[in-house]
Amino acid sequence: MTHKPLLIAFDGPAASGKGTLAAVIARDHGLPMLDTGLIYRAVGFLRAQKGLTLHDVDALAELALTLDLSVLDNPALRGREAGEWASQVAAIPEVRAALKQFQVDFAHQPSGAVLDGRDIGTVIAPHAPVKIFVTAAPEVRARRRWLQLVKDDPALTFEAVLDDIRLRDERDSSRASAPLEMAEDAVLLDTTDLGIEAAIELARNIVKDRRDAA
Ligand SMILES: Nc1ncnc2c1ncn2[C@@H]1O[C@H](COP(=O)(O)OP(=O)(O)OP(=O)(O)O)[C@@H](O)[C@H]1O
Ligand SMILES: Nc1ccn([C@@H]2O[C@H](COP(=O)(O)O)[C@@H](O)[C@H]2O)c(=O)n1
Repeated sequence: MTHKPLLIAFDGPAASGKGTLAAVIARDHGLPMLDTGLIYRAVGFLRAQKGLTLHDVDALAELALTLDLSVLDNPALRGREAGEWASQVAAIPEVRAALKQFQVDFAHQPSGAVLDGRDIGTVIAPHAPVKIFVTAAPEVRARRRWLQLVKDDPALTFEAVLDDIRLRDERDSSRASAPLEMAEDAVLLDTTDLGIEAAIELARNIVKDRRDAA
């Protein structure tokens, strides 16, 4: 069977495992992948570095519009604070608007693409034939994130990470602009009781089914 270029959207809350799944699926199909959370993390990180407030909307939009993608390699973007800063700037419509075109262009490359984030299936690539909404219980996600972060910060408690996750879930889901929500035509993949390998197998099956149906 011949297929059209494959565009796959992964969305879901923090630490649900969407990035892990997106990377495997991208590798399976030889597709470029974009972790869109990283670009919001970069804008949030630069905001803090430059001492801008969340009210400096024009400056933040300009920062987003002129974002130098080489900053995405900075390991500090993966840290706890950067996640919180990202979620704050992500609630600003002007910042989202400034980052949109780059993501849309990435999604529409002739090769196809895999993107993961919060609004890929709803806003960036609403016509994607394959949309997977990855979720898990907050306590399970917090444990996964804590296991990642505690290596570099042994004093970090599970409870602090759970508080972060809950705050971010609430802010991301309740913002007016492109809130975190499952697209109507997305497939739900709840990884609460799934290990990584089991989740990968389910994601592969969803991609195959959706692709064949498209
Ligand atoms: N099904 C799973 N079972 C156990 N651990 C998992 C599972 N899926 C992912 N993980 C682990 O949980 C952590 C977070 O996963 P990942 O980075 O893929 O989540 P994410 O949803 O992309 O997070 P973020 O929104 O912050 O980018 C990683 O350490 C990953 O190895
Ligand atoms: N498409 C997206 C991606 C991310 N965000 C915001 O960035 C924060 C960090 O994202 P991670 O995936 O790295 O955890 C996230 O909490 C969102 O606020 C977004 O709004 N849209």
